Amino acid sequence: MADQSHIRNFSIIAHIDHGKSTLADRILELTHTVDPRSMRAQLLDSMDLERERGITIKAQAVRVFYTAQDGETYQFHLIDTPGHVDFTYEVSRSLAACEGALLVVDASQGVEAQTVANTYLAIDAGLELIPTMNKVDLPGAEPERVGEEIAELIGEDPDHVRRISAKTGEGVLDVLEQIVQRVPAPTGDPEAPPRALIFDSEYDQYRGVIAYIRVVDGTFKKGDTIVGMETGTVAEIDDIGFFTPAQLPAKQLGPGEVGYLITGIKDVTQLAVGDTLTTKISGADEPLPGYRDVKPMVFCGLFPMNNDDYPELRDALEKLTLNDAALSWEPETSDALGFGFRCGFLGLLHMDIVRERLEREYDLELMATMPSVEFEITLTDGDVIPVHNPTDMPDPARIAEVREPYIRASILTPKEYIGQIMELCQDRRGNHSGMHYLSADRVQLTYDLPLAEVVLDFFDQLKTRTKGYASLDYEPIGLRPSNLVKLDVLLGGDAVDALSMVVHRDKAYGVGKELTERLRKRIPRQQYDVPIQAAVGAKIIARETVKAFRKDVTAKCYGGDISRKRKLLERQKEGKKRMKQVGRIEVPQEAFLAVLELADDK
Ligand SMILES: Nc1nc2c(ncn2[C@@H]2O[C@H](COP(=O)(O)OP(=O)(O)OP(=O)(O)O)[C@@H](O)[C@H]2O)c(=O)[nH]1
Repeated sequence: MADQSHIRNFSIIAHIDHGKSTLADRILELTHTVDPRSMRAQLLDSMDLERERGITIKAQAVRVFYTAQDGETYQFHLIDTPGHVDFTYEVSRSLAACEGALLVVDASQGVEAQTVANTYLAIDAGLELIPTMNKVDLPGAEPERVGEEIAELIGEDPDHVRRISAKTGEGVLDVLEQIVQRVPAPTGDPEAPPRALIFDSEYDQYRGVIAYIRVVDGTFKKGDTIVGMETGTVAEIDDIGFFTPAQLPAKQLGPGEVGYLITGIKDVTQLAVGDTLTTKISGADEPLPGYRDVKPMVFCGLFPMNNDDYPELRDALEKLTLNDAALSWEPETSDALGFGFRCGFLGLLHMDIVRERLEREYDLELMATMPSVEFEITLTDGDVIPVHNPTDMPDPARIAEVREPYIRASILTPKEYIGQIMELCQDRRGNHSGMHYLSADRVQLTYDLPLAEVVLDFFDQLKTRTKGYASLDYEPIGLRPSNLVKLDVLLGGDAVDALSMVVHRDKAYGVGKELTERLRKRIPRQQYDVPIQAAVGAKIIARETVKAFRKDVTAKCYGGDISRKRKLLERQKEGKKRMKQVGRIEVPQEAFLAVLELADDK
């Protein structure tokens, strides 16, 4: 067991692509943790999907020994954090396992939205920050400007910002020295009842759940019976040890140490991220602070293209849930699409990842409905119900009030795009709540926005309008009352449940008109005229007609400009030959996406 004065626990926090994984790789190499010959680029990103997308999803933790200039050898635990806004809670738990953080900012890009968000999380967690500017080798690096931005963000002298290149290794040893000198050593009580924070967990097919833990007080040994203080889980430790990065069993983990723990439990929700572990015998009474249930924010229906695949889809979801406590699902039946599942996700990226895994790893062809959020409705009889599927909206006559989730969005942008961004936010029913200059040229705009207006394509729109220069981060700020209505779509006089959506009353007319037009272009001609109508309650607000076949018709069924579509849409496009029989009408899968495209071309 290491002497705590020689332990340093730290994370690397950065905006996406600013070089976190590359820096982690360099640290492993410089400390001879991994043999350079066996060094795969970005060793810490283990999942294939992560590697392909170049983003970090799972936090990882690795033990590293570093012999400092003072001649002493220190035991570092490097905890990699996910960089995406969907995974804020995981980031916050990873940070809670540390005493310090390397703040990494790309010297050519500067401070971005997630730099700010993660910096605040690190400050909240009371961490010592070591500001570094990465990629100084790039010809486009602007160390002076970026140094000022970092200094402004954390209130430190720009001269204290370390300049490094994670690619060439320049400056990285200096950063390791900084860690030794500035990051405080852990100060857990070795004699106190044992307590450890679970800051991540993962499911292994053979070994069950692998919990990533940071021991705070006392010692955990193989064979101990442990208790999850929030979940009530009781289990025996089968194996405990360090990540080197491979699992290396140890006799015990003592105060300040970071590693893994395996119990044979098969369900990630039983060893939940944020929970405090203690021992059954002479255990602690008080859990560590900060536990939270993760709640899905974005929902969509997933239906197998082939109805016979329903059991496979259920099976696949069950397996994925073992590994992903944030994924929720329940069976859903749609008249139009058959049997499927209503799934809940942390955010859009999470949704995309789950879909991709289902299609790729489980070889399923899926149809996804439009993402939606969870509304809360007070009925006239006083009952309060959650609604996360537009088809479940009660009759308007029974509704007293509808509330929808809001987020506070923080957008960082060069100042020339302020106008465009304000226009976009206003169009999405946003309320301006603040503006702050980070430097002469870069501005942080704050808006309160309905989450529903953000889940579709807000991020893409933001990128398009700012030529990719703006970055976004957001946090939920609770529910607010809104004048929302359900918009139904009728094909041939019958409502098609999978096309229903919830919109603001003021937007219903415009959305209805646009939606019917788009559907008309996408539904092929049939033997008879097919009326397409949009309705709010019993009131028809828009109508188009798909004319019946005529001999000379060379109907162009699949119109529309897809150049700027999200990846999600493009993938679904591939399935445009997939047809669904809705009543008497053949509807291409593509038509179900018409709703998704609404927000474009504005
Ligand atoms: N020129 C140069 N390129 C770098 C440097 N550090 C990282 N890169 C490149 O920048 C890109 C992003 O680096 P990553 O390490 O994947 O970034 P990340 O922050 O881990 O990204 P996420 O995992 O998505 O959060 C990669 O193409 C790296 O090769 C550097 O010091 N110099």
